[in-house]
Amino acid sequence: MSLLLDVQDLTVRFALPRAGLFAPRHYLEAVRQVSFQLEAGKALGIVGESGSGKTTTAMAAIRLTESSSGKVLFEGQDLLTLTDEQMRQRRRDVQLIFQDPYSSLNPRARVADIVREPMDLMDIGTMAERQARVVELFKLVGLRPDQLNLFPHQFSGGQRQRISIARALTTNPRLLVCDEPVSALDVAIQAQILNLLARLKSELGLSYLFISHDLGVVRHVCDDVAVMYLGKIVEKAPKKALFDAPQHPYTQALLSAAPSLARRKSRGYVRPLKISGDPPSPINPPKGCAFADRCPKAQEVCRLTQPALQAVGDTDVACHFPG
Ligand SMILES: Nc1ncnc2c1ncn2[C@@H]1O[C@H](COP(=O)(O)OP(=O)(O)OP(=O)(O)O)[C@@H](O)[C@H]1O
Repeated sequence: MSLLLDVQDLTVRFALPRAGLFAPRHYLEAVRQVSFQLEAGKALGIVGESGSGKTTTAMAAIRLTESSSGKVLFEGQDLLTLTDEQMRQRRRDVQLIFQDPYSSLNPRARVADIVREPMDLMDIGTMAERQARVVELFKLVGLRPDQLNLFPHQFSGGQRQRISIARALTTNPRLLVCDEPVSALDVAIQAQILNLLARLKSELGLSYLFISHDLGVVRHVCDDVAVMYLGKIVEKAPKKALFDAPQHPYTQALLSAAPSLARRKSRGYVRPLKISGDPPSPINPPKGCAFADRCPKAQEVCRLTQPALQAVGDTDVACHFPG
């Protein structure tokens, strides 16, 4: 397996508007020293509560959000040091699928033009080649070529997400960033789109950075999972290790909030933890573990010292008392 993406110590700080002309400038740390690796042909799920920094991490990793520090090696080349022109060349290797297929497609354009647009913008192939590719991709994602002259509103939500996927594939990307790609869809349709993404991954050798707040969805598509809390990865593991033996109390709480039937029946099943309260503010993150105030295991050391990621079997976990 070859390494596609190697993100090292990525940090994103947003400058907040000043309260007054002479007021001090405050920063919000949306992503704090995040590191992860993604192998070619694999899918990494990024999960966590709203505001934990999932989207900002993925956007910074493909340089659509400016990062404050860190490295993003894409096939060994640091994206953060590329010139705009070099980055433009790289753009075709990375595409995005968004949550809402209703608003991400231009309502006034025919879907053939919508799907073809990335090739037009990047000047890929002749017009005849682009049109042939659109037909090919339309079939690949399970749509009929006779629908190509319709407008987005003439399709269902699931079909619109198929159109977004076809559009994303036009440039032959190696990495797809999927930001909550099925959250806006009915459950039955969600399964169809997840199956399509899983099939495309194996047929085309695609890699996914897959953002979701829904562990069930991540379980369906991903090989590895990173759990984020207040801008940091608190646990990172192969899917099986994460679901079978979560090490961080936050991951345990997330999983117990939505246990599968098999997990309920398993011998090691413990009563669901309830996560009370809210995460701390990302404007002044706490000195120690950000989860300490909500953690049933927290002790003094947790409030004083930030736990570093440490290996427990196949899992990396940032907790003073893992397991
Ligand atoms: N442009 C911005 N300026 C200031 N703060 C921002 C900006 N974008 C995001 N944030 C803040 O950064 C933090 C992380 O946001 P982000 O959208 O990455 O989280 P998320 O886990 O993807 O959440 P959600 O699931 O709600 O999309 C949040 O506190 C958010 O308010």
